[in-house]
Amino acid sequence: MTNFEAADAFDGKAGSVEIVTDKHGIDQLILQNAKGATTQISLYGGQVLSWKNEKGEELLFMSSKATCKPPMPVRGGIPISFPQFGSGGRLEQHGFARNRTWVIDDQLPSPCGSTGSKGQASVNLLLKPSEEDLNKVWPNRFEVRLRVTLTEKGDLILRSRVRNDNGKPLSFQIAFRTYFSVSDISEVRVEGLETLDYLDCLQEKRRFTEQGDALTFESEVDRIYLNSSDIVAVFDHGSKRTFHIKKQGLPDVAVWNPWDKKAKALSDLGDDEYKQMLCVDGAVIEKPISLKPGEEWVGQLELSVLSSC
Ligand SMILES: O=P(O)(O)OC[C@H]1O[C@@H](O)[C@H](O)[C@@H](O)[C@@H]1O
Repeated sequence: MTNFEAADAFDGKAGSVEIVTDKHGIDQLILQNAKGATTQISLYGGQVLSWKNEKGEELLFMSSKATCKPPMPVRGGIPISFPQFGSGGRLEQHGFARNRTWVIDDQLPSPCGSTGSKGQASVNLLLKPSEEDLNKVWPNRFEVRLRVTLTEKGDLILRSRVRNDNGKPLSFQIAFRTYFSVSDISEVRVEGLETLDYLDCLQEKRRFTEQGDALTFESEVDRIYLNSSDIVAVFDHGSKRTFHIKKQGLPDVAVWNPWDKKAKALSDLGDDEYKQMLCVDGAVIEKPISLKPGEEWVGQLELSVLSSC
């Protein structure tokens, strides 16, 4: 792309950003770092759809039945729940940001590509409410900015800023719902949630305290862990891979696997595909963010992967 900046050269190579259009006419951005790792982001939902390491191995789950066509949200990758998490409020489940079309944020100096960084690639996206959203869905003016960076090491960073453009306070929840690709959910454990309180969404959000040393999976799990430390790890023994989730400004961690019955009930998930996915969110859920007019909130999710556990 000639009209976008490429990242600075690293060992003679540079990161790159390419724009392609999917079969529904929606633009997607493909970021590649100097070592050949890639990530693919759709303007539909501002959603990361794919994250591959330099060997070309996919690290995120995408359902074989995912519909990437509006108005359905996309089952896989990293959908963003905003301004509502789950079905607790008056908006549609998980809010509307995941089924709106975002734009490339050209107000920033380098909307695609990145300067001052070695061998990495970034893109800046923006979501603002349409007049129809303001009138019919949610009467609040806001800007959500999302910067997705694929670092020279192949880490994936999602940095988000939400600004209140209302003349009144703005309150919202937000979650980066990361569908990790795992070899077999029964072989997965999550660490970093020990001793935390959680709300169990399978039991009317009753509050419990995690008793185990690690969270393992043998049936449906749908929980919101509260006030976690800023690092959570997902160990996948089958693939000998460990995902590290480092987060800032995102105190809660929602963990979801639908297991067999619920998977069968979801039209956009294959019956057995629940075995290959685990959804772990960095989120603000229990205590929604409240911004005064003109104020801004910043949160960041940083994902990295180690190849043995
Ligand atoms: O199917 P969705 O809207 O992407 O949500 C996935 C799951 O997200 C969880 O947070 C909800 O508690 C579940 O009820 C829901 O099934």
